[in-house]
Amino acid sequence: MKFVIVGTNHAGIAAANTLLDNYGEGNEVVMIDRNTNLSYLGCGTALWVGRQIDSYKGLFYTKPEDFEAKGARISLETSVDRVDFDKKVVYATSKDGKAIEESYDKLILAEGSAPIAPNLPGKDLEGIHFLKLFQEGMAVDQELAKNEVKTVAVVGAGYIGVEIAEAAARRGKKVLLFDAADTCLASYYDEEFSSLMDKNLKEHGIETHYGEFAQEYLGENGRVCGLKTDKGQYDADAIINCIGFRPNSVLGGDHLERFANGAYLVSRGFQTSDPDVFAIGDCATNYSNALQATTYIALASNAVRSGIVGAHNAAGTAIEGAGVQGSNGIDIFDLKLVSTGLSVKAAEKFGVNVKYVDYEDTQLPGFMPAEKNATVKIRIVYEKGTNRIVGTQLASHYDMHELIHMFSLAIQEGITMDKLQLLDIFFLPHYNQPYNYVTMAALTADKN
Ligand SMILES: Cc1cc2nc3c(=O)[nH]c(=O)nc-3n(C[C@H](O)[C@H](O)[C@H](O)COP(=O)(O)OP(=O)(O)OC[C@H]3O[C@@H](n4cnc5c(N)ncnc54)[C@H](O)[C@@H]3O)c2cc1C
Ligand SMILES: NC(=O)c1ccc[n+]([C@@H]2O[C@H](COP(=O)([O-])OP(=O)(O)OC[C@H]3O[C@@H](n4cnc5c(N)ncnc54)[C@H](O)[C@@H]3O)[C@@H](O)[C@H]2O)c1
Repeated sequence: MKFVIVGTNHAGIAAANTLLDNYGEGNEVVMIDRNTNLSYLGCGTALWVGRQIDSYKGLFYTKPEDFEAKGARISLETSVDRVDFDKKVVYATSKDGKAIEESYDKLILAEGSAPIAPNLPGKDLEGIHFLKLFQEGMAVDQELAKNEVKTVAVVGAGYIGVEIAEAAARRGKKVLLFDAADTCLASYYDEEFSSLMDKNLKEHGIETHYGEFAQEYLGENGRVCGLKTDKGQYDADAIINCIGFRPNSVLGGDHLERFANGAYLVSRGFQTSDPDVFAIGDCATNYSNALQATTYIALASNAVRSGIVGAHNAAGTAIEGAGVQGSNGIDIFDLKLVSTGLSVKAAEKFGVNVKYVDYEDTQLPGFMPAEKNATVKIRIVYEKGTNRIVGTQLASHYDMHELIHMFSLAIQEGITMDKLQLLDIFFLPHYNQPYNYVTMAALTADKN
């Protein structure tokens, strides 16, 4: 069989490796991508722009030769222009303008996502940035290296916006952080948690502007010099837009069924409405175990797993994805927030009837050295009636992030609060308390 993979970043790479490692014998794998590089871990952009790591070099984890060594054909700087789904042919253009045709038996679309670009007056001014590709990270890094860039405006206080705001502050810039919502990280945390991050950002000199909508980029001699919102006008020497991604699901045209936001609608095996076409990563939907419904969550973690599952199914091994919880984490100026599943706000938005329990305690017993100890705040969200756990949020300066994986599994497996309250959690003063905050939250939760 001949497999053609369009898009060779995290999802496409996972699919290619799955095919080459398990079905390489007697099969052909063709990989196409329009970028000049592959496997760039965008999550590292803020780390190297903020000089928390000294180079971006380690942020690429593979290279074209690795796939050629396994027998694949890979073409970078090659853009797929269209797909003829009846003839099962992919049409592309190489970097030197050569027309390329690739027939396929099975097509895997890994077209990813693209930053949402506010179509505002002044959008073509110099000094306005997005943050998706490695090249865009480089451009922001060069911007922050300029002494004349003293004030940076970041539009969007989601994950990328908060991370790049920290990076710019670490580079000594004055940072204005804007968001339409009334807090940062509004899509992932309830107010009681996002407010901790807001306080942390302010304590590190970041000026937050919430409930403000960007209206115009202000410029002078072709270069951005400010931002106008519905609430005011602000000087800024550079602007970084981080207002979310939309699925990049162009090639499916009107042949493939879509989700509400345009992502390719796929089965639990990542098969599209065309049995010979699979879609994985940011261009496709996923299954939410918390919602028990189809959803869209653009994360590298989901991209990789969907690439593995989609490739097995494309090769004829019928397996279902485990579904996702949208587990995610962020670590800003040493404050750690992790979440999985639904916040109370998200549950209400999706019409899931929930209760929640909050608990706060130090990670370690009080007799342990204070510098090793810190308060942890936990919120467990569970469905009214069934007491099925549907979400958890944690915040602390203590590194408790691994705990969220347990809650991710609990949501995936439909674990209820009564199962959690007497769970065997070990006690060792180096790591936790005999009555730790998970047990205490579950014991004190109202389960009626
Ligand atoms: C700054 C930043 C930080 C992030 N941090 C995290 C994090 O900490 N944790 C996390 O889980 N996720 C994080 N993400 C999200 C994560 O990067 C994405 O979810 C992931 O990249 C999705 O992988 P993908 O392969 O589906 O899509 P993409 O990475 O978007 O790759 C799609 C590929 O398809 C190619 N392509 C598209 N159309 C065509 C075409 N017509 N012809 C040829 N090639 C095409 C593109 O060139 C691209 O290489 C971050 C993203 C950014 C931008
Ligand atoms: N640590 C991580 O897991 C991590 C890190 C970075 C990125 N990512 C993922 O990458 C993707 C993109 O991240 P992102 O930060 O761009 O998106 P996001 O959805 O996390 O945040 C976008 C933010 O922009 C705000 N916004 C939207 N329109 C606006 C407007 N017109 N004016 C002002 N604010 C506006 C939203 O309220 C939201 O807070 C997400 O799927 C995210 O989960 C994950």
